[in-house]
Amino acid sequence: MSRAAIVGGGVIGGGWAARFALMGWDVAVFDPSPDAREALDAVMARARRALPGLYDRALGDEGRVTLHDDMAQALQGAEWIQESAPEDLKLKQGLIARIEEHAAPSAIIASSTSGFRPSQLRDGARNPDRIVVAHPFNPVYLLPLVELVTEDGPFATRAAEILREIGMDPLHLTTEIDAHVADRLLESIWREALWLVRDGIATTEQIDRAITHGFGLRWAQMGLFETYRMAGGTGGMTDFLKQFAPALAWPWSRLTDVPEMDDALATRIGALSDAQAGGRTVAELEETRDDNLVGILRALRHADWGVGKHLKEHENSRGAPPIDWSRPIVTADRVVPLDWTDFNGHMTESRYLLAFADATERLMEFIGCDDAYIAAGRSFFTAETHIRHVSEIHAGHRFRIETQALQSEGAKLHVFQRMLEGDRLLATGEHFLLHVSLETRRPAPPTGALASGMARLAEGHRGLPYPEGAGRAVGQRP
Ligand SMILES: NC(=O)C1=CN([C@@H]2O[C@H](COP(=O)(O)OP(=O)(O)OC[C@H]3O[C@@H](n4cnc5c(N)ncnc54)[C@H](O)[C@@H]3O)[C@@H](O)[C@H]2O)C=CC1
Ligand SMILES: C[N+](C)(C)CC(=O)CC(=O)[O-]
Repeated sequence: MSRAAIVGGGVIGGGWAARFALMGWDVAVFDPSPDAREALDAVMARARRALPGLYDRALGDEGRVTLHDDMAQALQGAEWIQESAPEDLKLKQGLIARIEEHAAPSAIIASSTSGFRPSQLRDGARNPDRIVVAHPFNPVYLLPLVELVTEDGPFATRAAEILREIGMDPLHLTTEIDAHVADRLLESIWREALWLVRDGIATTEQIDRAITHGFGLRWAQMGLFETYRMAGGTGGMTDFLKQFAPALAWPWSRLTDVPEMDDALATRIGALSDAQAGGRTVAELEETRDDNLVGILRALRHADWGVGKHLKEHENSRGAPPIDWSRPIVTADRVVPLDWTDFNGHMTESRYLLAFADATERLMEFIGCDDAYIAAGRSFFTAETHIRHVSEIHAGHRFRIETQALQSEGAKLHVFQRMLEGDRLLATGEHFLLHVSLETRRPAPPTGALASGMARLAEGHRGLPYPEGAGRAVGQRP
């Protein structure tokens, strides 16, 4: 079992702990604060609620998370050490010096610092090469981006591998700069926003709306440059620059100045922000944020785009169990995502069809009807579906689908699927699919690998008992 240590278990350290643990790593957290246990448990609970549902496959066993008040004990056996103490250079340098004393020689020492450069953190270090910046984004357990700031070399390669293993997307920067890249961008907009409040031009709510109802939506799926390329019309970036370059000389920004955060400004921002929160606690806001992020990330996953593509690639890199063709095939093993529940607090009706349809697609892939086969002009269309809802399931709960072929011959694929939580039957789905030519949109015989895949499935399932509940219709008399 791989092992990580986290030094400082607050908002960010807790997020790292949760991500490592949910990806199967044992995690030891060192934090001297008496409140550390409560804070860590709260982040773990939030992460357990949100992260597993991003994936269409179960993440597997969670690692063990332990909390320590002795640093040496926490660092024992750790291959990754994430320093996540408050943003104070002297404190971080002192901690890193202590970490170096106890860490295994091959361990990577990463800092979550939002703005310090690796050379500042390495000051006086014995083995500076292994000290890197790994700057994440809050909530660390949901957002994949991490700025990895360090020179090329074996530690950088290993660090990027580990970050990818836990589902992060390392943006490797070999040139160091205060506040790295992403925080530079954030800081510029943050400083501009502070001016707008200070000068009485906009409230905190208005500024946030300017982001969330407009360009914030764009930025989740395409960045600044790709977005502006389209803003240039068919002439692309060249035309965009022609039109908007003169504006750079106009007073459209106050970035060269920084407003002084005096008591009056701090109090005003505090009051506006309180009014904007409308009485919702930070924990309530965090829950809403996580629900929304899961929805957005899953939408991008469905579109196979940007960060959604990254999620899928991470899922695929984790491998899949081998298929036993002599039994009903496990075509889904996953948890109910947050956005699959309804006003009754359980998985909503339409998602059963989605889950069964996804499972059928997995079966199609297993037997040879994969992307390449479909691109060549043949596929399956579903002709009939019957779903029985047997018992309920809630968000975050793990379920699997077992798919049995009742017929797999010629153009006909007739399957019966059982959805289970452990041994408890949740639902059954029966589906009749026809293999078609995508050119004529009419039934056609399967070819090549799919023809043999269907035969293999038919052969494997021939001797299985006819499943209870198959062939049923809605039997209620009018
Ligand atoms: N909060 C944010 O949005 C982000 C913060 N960061 C960076 O992450 C780091 C941590 O920030 P947060 O988690 O927000 O702070 P935080 O205040 O929530 O957590 C810091 C934790 O460090 C602990 N701590 C204090 N002194 C310590 C010591 N000597 N040894 C071990 N633990 C100690 C505290 O008890 C606390 O639990 C900072 O460098 C920050 O710049 C990075 C990305 C985003
Ligand atoms: C405000 N901040 C500098 C701590 C922000 C970050 O470092 C990244 C984030 O999560 O916004």
